[in-house]
Amino acid sequence: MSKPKVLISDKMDPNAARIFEERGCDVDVITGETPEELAARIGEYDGLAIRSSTKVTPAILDAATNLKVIGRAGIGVDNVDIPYASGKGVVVMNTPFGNSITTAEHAIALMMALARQIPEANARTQAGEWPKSAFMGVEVTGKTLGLVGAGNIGSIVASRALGLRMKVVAYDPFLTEDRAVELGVEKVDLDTLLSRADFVSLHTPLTDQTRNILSRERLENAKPGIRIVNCARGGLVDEAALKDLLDSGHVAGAALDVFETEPPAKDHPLFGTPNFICTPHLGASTTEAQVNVALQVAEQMADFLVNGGVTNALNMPSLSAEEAPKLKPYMKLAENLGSLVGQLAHGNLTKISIEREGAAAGLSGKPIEGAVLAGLMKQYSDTVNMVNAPFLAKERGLDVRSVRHEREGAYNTLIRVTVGTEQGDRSVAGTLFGSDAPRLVEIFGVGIEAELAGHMLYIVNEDAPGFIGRIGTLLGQNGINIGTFHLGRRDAGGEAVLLLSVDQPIPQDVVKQACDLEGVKFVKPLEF
Ligand SMILES: NC(=O)c1ccc[n+]([C@@H]2O[C@H](COP(=O)([O-])OP(=O)(O)OC[C@H]3O[C@@H](n4cnc5c(N)ncnc54)[C@H](O)[C@@H]3O)[C@@H](O)[C@H]2O)c1
Ligand SMILES: O=C(O)CC[C@@H](O)C(=O)O
Repeated sequence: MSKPKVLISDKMDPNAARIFEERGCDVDVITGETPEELAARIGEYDGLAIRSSTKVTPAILDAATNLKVIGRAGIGVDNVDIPYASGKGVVVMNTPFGNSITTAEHAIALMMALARQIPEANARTQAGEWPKSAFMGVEVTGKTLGLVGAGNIGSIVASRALGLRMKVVAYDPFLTEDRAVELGVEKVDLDTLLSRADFVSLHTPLTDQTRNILSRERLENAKPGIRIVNCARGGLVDEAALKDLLDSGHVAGAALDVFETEPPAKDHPLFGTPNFICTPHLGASTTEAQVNVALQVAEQMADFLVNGGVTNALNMPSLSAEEAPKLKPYMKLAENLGSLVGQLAHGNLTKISIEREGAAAGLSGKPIEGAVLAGLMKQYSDTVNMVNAPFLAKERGLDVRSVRHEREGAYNTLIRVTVGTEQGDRSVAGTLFGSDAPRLVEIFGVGIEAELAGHMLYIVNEDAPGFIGRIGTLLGQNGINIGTFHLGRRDAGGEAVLLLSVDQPIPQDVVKQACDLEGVKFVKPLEF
C-alpha cells in the first residue's frame, strides 16, 4: 500500500516533518506559495498541515481531490472554511493546548508593557533621550483584570494574574460558577466587567457573537483609564473606536497582537498613537509552543491517515487509535446497513434511528452514526463519507437518533437501523461473526443471515415450493453465477425473503423477468 502524502504549506518546526516520516507518511515542505500554486499542487496530497498563512478556501478544497485531513498547528482555524471542508468530507483538526501557556504569557507581557509603557520608554532611551520624567506607570498589584473568555488561555492568564496579586473578573457565557470558583475568578456580565476592570484581556474565538465585542458603545461606557489587551483575534475590538478613545484618554492604553486585517496597512490609524503598542501576531511564537504544536499536529494527522484515529477534530467526533481498529468492522457493518435501508426504503426518508446493543453499546456512537449515514446517502452523492454525511443528513432535514441499549439480546453485539418512510418504519439489523465479519441478521422483520457484499439481488416472494428452482433457472439461463444464497421467512407459507449474491451486475431485463416469476412480490438489485 502506498504511503499517505502530506504537504506542510506554512513555516513549521522541523519536528513536524520528522514525525510524519517516522509515522509512515511521505511529506513535502513547500511554503509561501500563492493560492493558485497551492491549488495546482494540492490534488496529490492526503493531508495538509498549516499554521495561519495558508488560507484553505473553497477553491483550494475543490482542487484537493485526495485530501482527507487538514491539521492546524495552533488553535484558531479561521483560515479554514470548515463547513466547506466538512461538505467535502475532509477532517479538520487543531492543536488546542500546545500554545496556550505561551499565548497567555504574551498577554501578561503586553499588560505589563502597557502598565509601564516599556516599548515607548525603550525606543526613546535608545534614541539618545533620557526621558525619565515623561513616564509614570501604574502597578498591577491590587488592580482588576477583566477576562473576556475564560477557556484554555483565559484560565492560564487568570492564574498568572492572581499570582501578580490582581483581582480577576471574567465574562464567559460558558463559565460555570463551580469553574469560576476553581479558577479563583468572579463571574460577571460584560457590562459589569467593563465598568470594573482596570485591564481587559480578550480570549475568545472570533464568532458572530464575539465580532466587535468591544464596540464603540462598550468602550465609551467602560471604566475611564481602562487598558486593553487583545491576543486572541482581530475583529474583537472596534479599531477605529479604539483610536478615538485612546486619543481622548478615555482608554489609557491598548496592546494588540492581532488585527482585523493582517498584516495591517502601513498607515493603520492606530500606529503612532501614544500608549498604543502592538506585535505582529506573536502570541504563539515561542520555541516551546512551536515544537508542541508541530509535534501534536503531525502525530494527530499521521494517526488519522495511518490508523484512523481521530483527535481534536473540529468536524468529527474523537476516536482513539486503540478504539479505531476495534470499530473498523462495526463501521463496515454500519455502512452496509445504512446502504441497505437506503436502497430498499422507498420515498422520502424523514427519520433514522441507530440502535446499539450488546458489545456495540460499549462503543462510541458517533462514528457508527456517521458510517450508517454515509451508507444511506451514498446513493445521493459520490463524495459522501462519514465526515460529511451527518452534515448532509442535517441539510436534508433527516431526524437522526442514536440509541444505546443496556439489554442483552439474542446476539452478543447488534446494530439496528430503522428508517421512517411513507409506508411506516423499516428496520434492518446486523452483527459481527467472530470479531470482525459483518453479517445481516434481520431485514424488515424477517430473520436471515447474509454477508452484504458486491452485487446482490433481494427478492420478496410467496413461500411456496418450486420458487428457488425458478429463480436459479432464470439466472442460469442468463449466464449469471450465484455466489451465495440466503433465505428467510416470517411464517411457513407466508412471505419469504431471498438474498443472493452474484458475480456480476444483474441486467435490467433479468430483473424484469424475475419480477414476472410466479409468486414474486418484489425484486431489487443491490450494490455494496
Ligand atoms: N495571538 C495568538 O497567536 C494566539 C495563539 C493562540 C490562540 N489564539 C486565539 O485565542 C483565542 C482563545 O483561545 P483558547 O485556546 O483559550 O480557546 P478556548 O476555546 O479554550 O476558549 C475560548 C473561550 O471563549 C468563550 N466564549 C465563546 N464565546 C464567547 C462570548 N460571546 N463571550 C465571552 N466568551 C465567549 C468560550 O466559552 C471559551 O471558554 C482563540 O481565538 C485563538 O484562536 C491566539
Ligand atoms: O501559528 C501562529 O503563529 C498563530 C497561532 C494562533 O493564532 C492560534 O490560533 O493558535
